[in-house]
Amino acid sequence: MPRENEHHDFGSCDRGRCYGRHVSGDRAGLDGRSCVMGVRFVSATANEVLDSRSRPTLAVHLLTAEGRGFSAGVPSGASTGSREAVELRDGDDARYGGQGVLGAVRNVNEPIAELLTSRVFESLEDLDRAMIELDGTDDKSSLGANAIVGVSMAAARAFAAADGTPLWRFLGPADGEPRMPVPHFNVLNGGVHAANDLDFQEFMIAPLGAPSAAEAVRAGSEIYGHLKSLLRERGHEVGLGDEGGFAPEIADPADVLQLVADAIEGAGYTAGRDGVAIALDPASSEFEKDCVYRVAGRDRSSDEMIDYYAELVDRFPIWSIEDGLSERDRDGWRRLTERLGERVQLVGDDLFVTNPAIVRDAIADGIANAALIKVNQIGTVTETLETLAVCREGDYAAMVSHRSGESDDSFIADLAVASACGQIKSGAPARGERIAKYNRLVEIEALRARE
Ligand SMILES: C=C(OP(=O)(O)O)C(=O)O
Ligand SMILES: [Mg+2]
Repeated sequence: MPRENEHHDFGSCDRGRCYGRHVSGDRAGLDGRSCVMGVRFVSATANEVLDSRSRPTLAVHLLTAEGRGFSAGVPSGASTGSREAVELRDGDDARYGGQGVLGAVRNVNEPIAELLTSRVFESLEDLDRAMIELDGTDDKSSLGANAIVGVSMAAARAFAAADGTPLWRFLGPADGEPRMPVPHFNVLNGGVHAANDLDFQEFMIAPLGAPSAAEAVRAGSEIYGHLKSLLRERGHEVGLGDEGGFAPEIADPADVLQLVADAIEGAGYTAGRDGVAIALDPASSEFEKDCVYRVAGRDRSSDEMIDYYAELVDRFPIWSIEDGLSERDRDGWRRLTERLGERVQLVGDDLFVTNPAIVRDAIADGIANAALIKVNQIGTVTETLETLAVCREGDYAAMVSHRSGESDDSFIADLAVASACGQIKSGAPARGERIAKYNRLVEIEALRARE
């Protein structure tokens, strides 16, 4: 499978510090500094706040015995996989049309807070396993994945701080080396993320050839700006979708691809793997029924969709396709992987839901060649790191991802750097909740350069 992103380490640095998931004595002494023996939390609280779509989500706050506070904002998807960990919503029509999260907030403030303050936790894994046990279900539907993941993310920050290690290093494997990821900017939105008639959900630009994260962000911004001018010139609207990409009324994915390729070239970049390539997330589970896919008013079978992707890959500088086929079309996925797996990255999102066991099965089955990594799909940071490890061991690529509903939390930028997976997607290079992640990447790059 293609691994263009492997060439795009925007610089690496590892001073052999005591880092990783376990904040315990067994990692002590790599640089002559001992690690703390655990973290004692004195409080865990959550509030109901709004996400980028104006829907309720949770902000979580933890306080340690040393008086240090750690927070996290919980993301939320719209095109969700059926096997994702369950996001708890109140289901009470009087508030936010039943979409409130006061139940999940209560679960943080009461049972989870009681657990967290009951003892010292040796490691993030120790704490995450304890929450999973307290929840007691396979899909985290009792306490809510939204409650658990917020605590897990904030706790990861607490363990990293206790260890004196930046999050972008702490979340990496014990023997790993951080690496800057290539940002994938979603510049044109469709599907359930936009009010237009475009069936494909995401058209991303990936500056694979950029020499640094800062230069990649610059390319993303310049191309985004050029795309806006092109849309205006060609008589389209420039309203935005949920992830900050433009959402014009263009139904044919090939027309959009041409427009994006023109924007890349028009902004002065080379369209292709040496410069700025294109990545697609059709999110096809949303337009598939009984393995029939309806795109721009035309029905296609799985095999016809595979032919269609092959034709698009021939015509345009596409390097990655996510959820090209539906989560219900496993046989189709096998054929898609056989046909295109050597030419492009094939990413499973709805198909894998960041679940280590599901990804392990797919690797054994030869389905797809990469996994999308969304922390709230599985519900704890520990399990997310396990999925990343499964990908590494199985030689599958991985792309760390935001959700379409976001907060300004930049956790995933640190996760992408620490995991060394080489790829991140966080929407358009615009809007606060999206650029929080890209700006954090640039900040991490600068911090590493100063080390
Ligand atoms: C980011 C995505 O969208 P959502 O968060 O709606 O699942 C995606 O499908 O990759
Ligand atoms: Mg997706």
